[in-house]
Amino acid sequence: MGTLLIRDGRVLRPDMTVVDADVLVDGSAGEIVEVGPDLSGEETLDADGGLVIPGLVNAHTHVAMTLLRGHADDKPLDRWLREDVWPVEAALEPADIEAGAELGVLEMIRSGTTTFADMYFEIDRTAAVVERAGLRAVLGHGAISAGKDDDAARADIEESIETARTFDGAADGRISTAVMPHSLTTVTPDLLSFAAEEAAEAGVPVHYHANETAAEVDPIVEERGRRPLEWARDLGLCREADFLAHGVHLDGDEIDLLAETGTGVVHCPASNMKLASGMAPVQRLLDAGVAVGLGTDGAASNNDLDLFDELRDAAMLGKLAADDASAVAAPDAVRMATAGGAAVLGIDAGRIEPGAAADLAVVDLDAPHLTPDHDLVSHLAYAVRGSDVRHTVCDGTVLMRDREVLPLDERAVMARAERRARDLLARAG
Ligand SMILES: CSC[C@H]1O[C@@H](n2cnc3c(O)ncnc32)[C@H](O)[C@@H]1O
Ligand SMILES: [Zn+2]
Repeated sequence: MGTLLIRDGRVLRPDMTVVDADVLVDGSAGEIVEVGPDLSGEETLDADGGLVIPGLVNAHTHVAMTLLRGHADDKPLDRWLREDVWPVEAALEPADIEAGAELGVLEMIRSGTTTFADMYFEIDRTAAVVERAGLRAVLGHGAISAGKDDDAARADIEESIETARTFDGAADGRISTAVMPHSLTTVTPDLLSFAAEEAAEAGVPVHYHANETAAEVDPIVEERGRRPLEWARDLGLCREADFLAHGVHLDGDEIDLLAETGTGVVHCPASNMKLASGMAPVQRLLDAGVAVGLGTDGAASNNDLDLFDELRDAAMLGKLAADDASAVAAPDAVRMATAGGAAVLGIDAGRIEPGAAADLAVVDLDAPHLTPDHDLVSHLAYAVRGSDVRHTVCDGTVLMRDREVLPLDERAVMARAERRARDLLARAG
């Protein structure tokens, strides 16, 4: 692979300023080589009238849940999982996961996301999709003890550990992994400790849901006499590079703990609103120096995988949570969707400068809802939609050119997902 020139665009720099420039990419190394005027390269992408931004980072999802989109709406987390989601997931077949992951990956490429972190089942299927679609991903088998006997629960955590060891570095290094116990309340304490020890031994992080709802936090406080994250730290979790999803119900000591331990938080505003889980204290997390990224969560609690929606929701909800219109300002929201998410996942991406991963999206600015162009960072936070993305590039390879997704047959992916989703629901009864 030779060089790729992204030509004649405006470029978002890491300090959130915008400059007229070309971006030159080394396709073999998958790296940005130069940002500046009048560059030349072998293959070109036209960014005229567009804004070149780092590829977005969806730092928490369950990508194959696209098959459950619109199946389970308008319930709080616990009832949503127990009454609607888990009964259907019990009927999932490996080919469903592959079809759902392909659909989700297609949607993410079309909306400028180049990296996602995924907790789900049958990770070999999701890894195969990532391999052929060309994105970057942090993958993990989600393990749950609830509803299982001791042996089955242990085997599930062991599968999570084995999966993390097997797939770390796959797809030419585009896949990294984490051990992923589902949550602090659905996995037994001894297995949470075991997961933490084994992840440290394997050199991978631990990722789990935490402090998502008050109904999940209160019993831990009552039974353990400590806040959930203090208890989690005592179990060996909350180590440097570990990352948790949600962190909605946090007190000041837990925010300090996250900052001190280097534990990242993935904020999922749409999911938190839809399940009425609450409002995460995002500005307080940022002020404390916690690494914060954004996630869509699964498509059944969102209901799409367009990270631009998350960007806008994070900026809006952050103000409501802080009761302060200056909270989670546009540059902070954009940072969370790019460099923040990359930092949470331990990936050297999310910024456009020489040496960084060539993970990029070009946003078409020639649209009524993006006119006038007073402030392009404001547009990214409040006005751009995923459908405004013209090109998507990951690891130096063009995944979408002029809205045509190159590695996937869009019609076939949608038809397969439609069929598998219908059959899945029929099987689940
Ligand atoms: C064990 S694989 C992941 C597991 O998590 C479920 N899930 C989806 N969204 C959420 C959420 O917001 N909180 C907790 N668990 C969630 C998903 O359906 C899988 O069962
Ligand atoms: Zn989740």
